[in-house]
Amino acid sequence: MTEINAETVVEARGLTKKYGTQYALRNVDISMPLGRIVGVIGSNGAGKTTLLNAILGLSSYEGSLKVLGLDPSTGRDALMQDVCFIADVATLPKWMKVREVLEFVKNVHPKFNHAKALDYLGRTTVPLDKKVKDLSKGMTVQLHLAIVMSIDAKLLVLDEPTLGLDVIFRKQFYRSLLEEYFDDDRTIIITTHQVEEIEHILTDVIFIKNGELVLYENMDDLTQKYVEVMVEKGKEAEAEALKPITKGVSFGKTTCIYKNIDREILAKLGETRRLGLADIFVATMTGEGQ
Ligand SMILES: Nc1ncnc2c1ncn2[C@@H]1O[C@H](COP(=O)(O)OP(=O)(O)OP(=O)(O)O)[C@@H](O)[C@H]1O
Repeated sequence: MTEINAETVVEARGLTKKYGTQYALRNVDISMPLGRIVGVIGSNGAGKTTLLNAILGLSSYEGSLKVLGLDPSTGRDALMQDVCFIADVATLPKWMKVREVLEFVKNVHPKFNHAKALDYLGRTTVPLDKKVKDLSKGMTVQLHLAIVMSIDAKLLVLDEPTLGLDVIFRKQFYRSLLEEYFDDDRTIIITTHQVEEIEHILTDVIFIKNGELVLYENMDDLTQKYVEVMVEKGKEAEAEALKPITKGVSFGKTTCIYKNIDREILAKLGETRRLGLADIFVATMTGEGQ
Protein backbone atom coordinates (compact mmCIF):
# COMPACT_ATOMS: atom_id res chain seq x y z
CA MET A 1 0.00 0.00 0.00
CA THR A 2 1.20 3.54 -0.69
CA GLU A 3 2.71 5.31 2.34
CA ILE A 4 0.30 7.84 3.77
CA ASN A 5 1.59 11.38 3.99
CA ALA A 6 1.29 12.31 7.63
CA GLU A 7 1.39 16.06 7.10
CA THR A 8 -0.88 16.95 4.22
CA VAL A 9 -4.43 15.67 4.11
CA VAL A 10 -5.60 17.28 0.88
CA GLU A 11 -3.29 18.55 -1.85
CA ALA A 12 -5.12 19.85 -4.93
CA ARG A 13 -3.53 21.58 -7.91
CA GLY A 14 -5.68 22.94 -10.71
CA LEU A 15 -8.59 20.78 -9.58
CA THR A 16 -11.31 21.17 -12.18
CA LYS A 17 -14.69 19.53 -12.76
CA LYS A 18 -16.88 20.31 -15.73
CA TYR A 19 -20.44 19.28 -16.46
CA GLY A 20 -20.76 19.84 -20.18
CA THR A 21 -19.45 23.35 -20.69
CA GLN A 22 -20.21 24.43 -17.12
CA TYR A 23 -17.48 24.47 -14.49
CA ALA A 24 -18.50 23.01 -11.11
CA LEU A 25 -14.87 23.44 -9.95
CA ARG A 26 -12.30 25.58 -11.66
CA ASN A 27 -8.55 25.47 -11.05
CA VAL A 28 -8.81 24.90 -7.32
CA ASP A 29 -5.53 24.76 -5.35
CA ILE A 30 -5.64 23.48 -1.77
CA SER A 31 -3.00 22.43 0.75
CA MET A 32 -4.74 21.20 3.87
CA PRO A 33 -2.68 19.88 6.79
CA LEU A 34 -3.69 17.48 9.56
CA GLY A 35 -5.21 18.80 12.75
CA ARG A 36 -7.61 21.30 11.20
CA ILE A 37 -11.38 21.80 11.13
CA VAL A 38 -12.15 23.37 7.79
CA GLY A 39 -15.51 24.89 6.85
CA VAL A 40 -16.34 24.94 3.15
CA ILE A 41 -18.75 27.80 2.62
CA GLY A 42 -20.51 28.75 -0.60
CA SER A 43 -23.91 29.61 -2.01
CA ASN A 44 -26.18 27.00 -3.57
CA GLY A 45 -24.49 25.44 -6.58
CA ALA A 46 -21.07 26.93 -5.71
CA GLY A 47 -19.28 23.58 -5.94
CA LYS A 48 -18.97 22.43 -2.32
CA THR A 49 -20.38 18.94 -2.79
CA THR A 50 -18.43 18.56 -6.03
CA LEU A 51 -15.22 19.32 -4.11
CA LEU A 52 -16.06 16.82 -1.37
CA ASN A 53 -17.00 14.17 -3.94
CA ALA A 54 -13.66 14.61 -5.70
CA ILE A 55 -11.83 14.32 -2.35
CA LEU A 56 -13.77 11.14 -1.59
CA GLY A 57 -13.10 9.61 -5.00
CA LEU A 58 -16.81 9.70 -5.81
CA SER A 59 -16.46 11.81 -8.91
CA SER A 60 -13.98 12.21 -11.76
CA TYR A 61 -11.98 15.44 -12.15
CA GLU A 62 -9.18 17.12 -14.06
CA GLY A 63 -6.00 18.41 -12.42
CA SER A 64 -4.07 16.77 -9.64
CA LEU A 65 -5.48 15.67 -6.30
CA LYS A 66 -3.90 13.76 -3.45
CA VAL A 67 -5.78 12.85 -0.29
CA LEU A 68 -3.60 11.44 2.50
CA GLY A 69 -1.01 10.94 -0.20
CA LEU A 70 -3.32 8.87 -2.41
CA ASP A 71 -5.07 9.62 -5.67
CA PRO A 72 -8.76 9.32 -4.73
CA SER A 73 -9.82 8.29 -8.23
CA THR A 74 -7.55 5.22 -8.24
CA GLY A 75 -6.79 4.63 -4.56
CA ARG A 76 -10.29 4.89 -3.15
CA ASP A 77 -10.34 1.54 -1.36
CA ALA A 78 -7.07 2.25 0.47
CA LEU A 79 -8.15 5.81 1.17
CA MET A 80 -11.45 4.78 2.75
CA GLN A 81 -9.49 3.04 5.53
CA ASP A 82 -8.58 6.48 6.84
CA VAL A 83 -11.52 8.54 5.69
CA CYS A 84 -14.98 8.70 7.22
CA PHE A 85 -17.77 10.23 5.22
CA ILE A 86 -21.32 10.75 6.36
CA ALA A 87 -23.64 12.82 4.21
CA ASP A 88 -26.45 13.36 6.69
CA VAL A 89 -28.30 11.43 9.35
CA ALA A 90 -31.06 10.50 6.92
CA THR A 91 -28.70 7.98 5.36
CA LEU A 92 -28.88 5.57 8.31
CA PRO A 93 -30.81 2.40 7.35
CA LYS A 94 -34.24 2.97 8.88
CA TRP A 95 -35.34 -0.65 8.91
CA MET A 96 -32.42 -1.81 11.08
CA LYS A 97 -32.31 -1.89 14.84
CA VAL A 98 -29.64 0.30 16.45
CA ARG A 99 -27.71 -2.81 17.52
CA GLU A 100 -27.81 -4.08 13.90
CA VAL A 101 -26.62 -0.75 12.55
CA LEU A 102 -23.54 -0.99 14.76
CA GLU A 103 -22.93 -4.59 13.60
CA PHE A 104 -23.31 -3.45 10.01
CA VAL A 105 -20.79 -0.62 10.38
CA LYS A 106 -18.40 -3.01 12.15
CA ASN A 107 -18.53 -5.29 9.11
CA VAL A 108 -18.01 -2.57 6.51
CA HIS A 109 -15.54 -0.26 8.26
CA PRO A 110 -12.18 -1.64 9.38
CA LYS A 111 -11.46 1.29 11.72
CA PHE A 112 -14.80 1.13 13.53
CA ASN A 113 -14.48 0.56 17.27
CA HIS A 114 -17.65 -1.30 18.20
CA ALA A 115 -17.01 -1.20 21.95
CA LYS A 116 -16.45 2.55 21.84
CA ALA A 117 -19.76 3.08 20.02
CA LEU A 118 -21.60 0.92 22.56
CA ASP A 119 -19.94 2.85 25.37
CA TYR A 120 -20.91 6.16 23.81
CA LEU A 121 -24.52 5.04 23.28
CA GLY A 122 -24.63 3.79 26.86
CA ARG A 123 -24.30 7.42 27.93
CA THR A 124 -27.33 8.41 25.87
CA THR A 125 -31.00 7.51 25.87
CA VAL A 126 -30.78 5.62 22.55
CA PRO A 127 -32.27 2.12 22.98
CA LEU A 128 -30.24 -0.57 21.19
CA ASP A 129 -33.32 -2.62 20.33
CA LYS A 130 -35.32 0.10 18.61
CA LYS A 131 -35.38 0.44 14.85
CA VAL A 132 -33.81 3.58 13.41
CA LYS A 133 -37.18 4.64 12.00
CA ASP A 134 -38.64 4.66 15.53
CA LEU A 135 -35.94 6.89 17.03
CA SER A 136 -36.55 10.55 17.70
CA LYS A 137 -34.44 12.97 15.70
CA GLY A 138 -32.25 13.67 18.69
CA MET A 139 -31.63 9.97 19.18
CA THR A 140 -30.82 9.62 15.50
CA VAL A 141 -28.17 12.31 15.87
CA GLN A 142 -26.75 10.56 18.90
CA LEU A 143 -26.55 7.28 17.00
CA HIS A 144 -24.92 9.12 14.13
CA LEU A 145 -22.43 10.72 16.48
CA ALA A 146 -21.67 7.40 18.13
CA ILE A 147 -20.79 5.93 14.73
CA VAL A 148 -18.76 8.93 13.57
CA MET A 149 -16.82 9.20 16.80
CA SER A 150 -16.01 5.52 16.90
CA ILE A 151 -14.34 5.47 13.51
CA ASP A 152 -10.64 6.13 13.82
CA ALA A 153 -10.34 8.23 10.67
CA LYS A 154 -7.67 10.75 9.75
CA LEU A 155 -10.13 12.66 7.61
CA LEU A 156 -13.80 13.12 8.43
CA VAL A 157 -15.96 14.66 5.72
CA LEU A 158 -19.34 16.04 6.72
CA ASP A 159 -21.64 17.41 4.03
CA GLU A 160 -24.48 19.30 5.71
CA PRO A 161 -24.39 16.86 8.64
CA THR A 162 -27.19 18.43 10.64
CA LEU A 163 -29.65 19.24 7.86
CA GLY A 164 -33.22 19.22 9.12
CA LEU A 165 -32.35 19.06 12.79
CA ASP A 166 -33.33 21.62 15.38
CA VAL A 167 -30.90 24.08 16.87
CA ILE A 168 -30.31 22.22 20.15
CA PHE A 169 -29.31 19.02 18.40
CA ARG A 170 -27.18 20.86 15.88
CA LYS A 171 -25.22 22.56 18.65
CA GLN A 172 -24.89 19.29 20.52
CA PHE A 173 -23.50 17.62 17.40
CA TYR A 174 -20.80 20.23 16.86
CA ARG A 175 -19.89 20.44 20.52
CA SER A 176 -19.37 16.69 20.77
CA LEU A 177 -17.41 16.70 17.54
CA LEU A 178 -15.03 19.29 18.91
CA GLU A 179 -14.75 18.04 22.47
CA GLU A 180 -14.84 14.27 22.02
CA TYR A 181 -13.56 13.57 18.53
CA PHE A 182 -11.23 16.20 17.17
CA ASP A 183 -7.50 16.08 17.85
CA ASP A 184 -4.24 17.05 16.16
CA ASP A 185 -4.10 13.81 14.20
CA ARG A 186 -7.38 14.34 12.42
CA THR A 187 -8.82 16.79 9.97
CA ILE A 188 -12.53 17.48 9.64
CA ILE A 189 -14.08 19.11 6.57
CA ILE A 190 -17.61 20.46 7.00
CA THR A 191 -20.03 22.10 4.61
CA THR A 192 -23.09 23.81 5.95
CA HIS A 193 -25.29 26.79 5.24
CA GLN A 194 -25.68 27.36 8.99
CA VAL A 195 -22.35 29.16 9.18
CA GLU A 196 -22.88 30.81 12.55
CA GLU A 197 -23.22 27.39 14.20
CA ILE A 198 -19.86 26.08 13.11
CA GLU A 199 -17.71 29.18 13.09
CA HIS A 200 -16.59 28.72 16.71
CA ILE A 201 -15.19 25.26 16.01
CA LEU A 202 -13.45 26.03 12.70
CA THR A 203 -9.71 26.53 12.45
CA ASP A 204 -9.87 27.43 8.75
CA VAL A 205 -12.40 28.41 6.16
CA ILE A 206 -12.74 28.00 2.41
CA PHE A 207 -15.10 30.20 0.38
CA ILE A 208 -16.19 28.88 -3.00
CA LYS A 209 -17.99 30.93 -5.63
CA ASN A 210 -19.01 29.58 -9.03
CA GLY A 211 -16.56 26.70 -8.71
CA GLU A 212 -13.62 28.95 -7.83
CA LEU A 213 -11.84 29.02 -4.51
CA VAL A 214 -12.01 32.69 -3.54
CA LEU A 215 -10.57 32.38 -0.05
CA TYR A 216 -8.77 29.82 2.12
CA GLU A 217 -7.70 31.27 5.43
CA ASN A 218 -7.07 30.65 9.06
CA MET A 219 -10.13 31.78 11.06
CA ASP A 220 -8.18 34.00 13.46
CA ASP A 221 -6.44 35.84 10.63
CA LEU A 222 -9.67 36.20 8.72
CA THR A 223 -11.76 37.60 11.54
CA GLN A 224 -9.04 40.16 12.36
CA LYS A 225 -9.01 41.49 8.82
CA TYR A 226 -12.64 42.55 8.58
CA VAL A 227 -14.10 45.38 10.63
CA GLU A 228 -17.51 47.03 10.44
CA VAL A 229 -17.84 50.71 11.35
CA MET A 230 -21.00 52.62 12.24
CA VAL A 231 -19.89 55.91 10.77
CA GLU A 232 -20.64 59.01 12.86
CA LYS A 233 -22.61 61.75 11.17
CA GLY A 234 -20.34 64.14 9.26
CA LYS A 235 -17.58 61.54 8.77
CA GLU A 236 -19.10 59.86 5.69
CA ALA A 237 -16.60 61.39 3.27
CA GLU A 238 -13.65 60.22 5.39
CA ALA A 239 -15.21 56.78 5.58
CA GLU A 240 -15.66 56.69 1.83
CA ALA A 241 -12.04 57.71 1.25
CA LEU A 242 -10.86 54.55 3.05
CA LYS A 243 -12.62 52.49 0.38
CA PRO A 244 -15.05 50.22 2.22
CA ILE A 245 -15.73 46.87 0.55
CA THR A 246 -19.45 47.23 1.29
CA LYS A 247 -21.71 50.00 2.55
CA GLY A 248 -25.16 50.00 4.09
CA VAL A 249 -27.44 51.99 6.36
CA SER A 250 -28.40 50.92 9.88
CA PHE A 251 -30.47 53.00 12.34
CA GLY A 252 -30.01 56.01 10.08
CA LYS A 253 -26.21 55.71 10.12
CA THR A 254 -23.89 54.65 7.34
CA THR A 255 -22.20 51.33 8.07
CA CYS A 256 -19.05 50.39 6.21
CA ILE A 257 -17.12 47.13 6.10
CA TYR A 258 -13.36 47.36 5.64
CA LYS A 259 -10.69 44.83 4.97
CA ASN A 260 -7.10 45.21 6.12
CA ILE A 261 -7.44 48.73 7.51
CA ASP A 262 -5.89 49.56 10.87
CA ARG A 263 -8.57 49.32 13.56
CA GLU A 264 -7.32 52.46 15.31
CA ILE A 265 -7.86 54.48 12.15
CA LEU A 266 -11.34 53.02 11.77
CA ALA A 267 -12.21 53.74 15.42
CA LYS A 268 -11.89 57.46 14.62
CA LEU A 269 -14.81 57.14 12.20
CA GLY A 270 -17.24 55.61 14.70
CA GLU A 271 -18.07 52.49 16.65
CA THR A 272 -16.32 49.39 15.31
CA ARG A 273 -17.11 45.69 15.59
CA ARG A 274 -15.63 42.47 14.34
CA LEU A 275 -17.66 40.57 11.83
CA GLY A 276 -18.94 37.04 12.16
CA LEU A 277 -18.14 34.51 9.47
CA ALA A 278 -21.57 34.81 7.83
CA ASP A 279 -21.11 38.58 7.45
CA ILE A 280 -17.56 38.14 6.12
CA PHE A 281 -18.88 35.61 3.61
CA VAL A 282 -21.57 38.00 2.39
CA ALA A 283 -19.11 40.92 2.25
CA THR A 284 -16.61 38.82 0.31
CA MET A 285 -19.19 37.57 -2.15
CA THR A 286 -20.90 40.88 -2.75
CA GLY A 287 -18.22 43.47 -2.00
CA GLU A 288 -15.42 44.96 -3.97
CA GLY A 289 -11.74 44.43 -3.36
CA GLN A 290 -11.87 40.89 -1.98
N1 LIG B 1 -24.43 15.44 -11.83
C1 LIG B 1 -24.43 16.70 -12.27
N2 LIG B 1 -24.72 17.00 -13.54
C2 LIG B 1 -24.70 18.27 -13.98
N3 LIG B 1 -24.40 19.34 -13.22
C3 LIG B 1 -24.11 19.11 -11.95
C4 LIG B 1 -24.11 17.79 -11.37
N4 LIG B 1 -23.76 17.88 -10.07
C5 LIG B 1 -23.57 19.19 -9.82
N5 LIG B 1 -23.77 19.93 -10.94
C6 LIG B 1 -23.62 21.39 -11.04
O1 LIG B 1 -22.36 21.75 -10.54
C7 LIG B 1 -22.45 22.96 -9.78
C8 LIG B 1 -21.93 22.73 -8.38
O2 LIG B 1 -22.82 21.86 -7.69
P1 LIG B 1 -22.59 21.38 -6.19
O3 LIG B 1 -23.62 20.34 -5.88
O4 LIG B 1 -21.18 21.03 -6.01
O5 LIG B 1 -22.90 22.72 -5.39
P2 LIG B 1 -23.02 22.98 -3.82
O6 LIG B 1 -22.11 24.11 -3.52
O7 LIG B 1 -22.82 21.72 -3.07
O8 LIG B 1 -24.52 23.47 -3.70
P3 LIG B 1 -25.64 23.33 -2.55
O9 LIG B 1 -25.25 24.25 -1.45
O10 LIG B 1 -26.86 23.80 -3.27
O11 LIG B 1 -25.70 21.89 -2.16
C9 LIG B 1 -23.92 23.39 -9.85
O12 LIG B 1 -24.04 24.34 -10.88
C10 LIG B 1 -24.65 22.13 -10.19
O13 LIG B 1 -25.80 22.41 -10.94
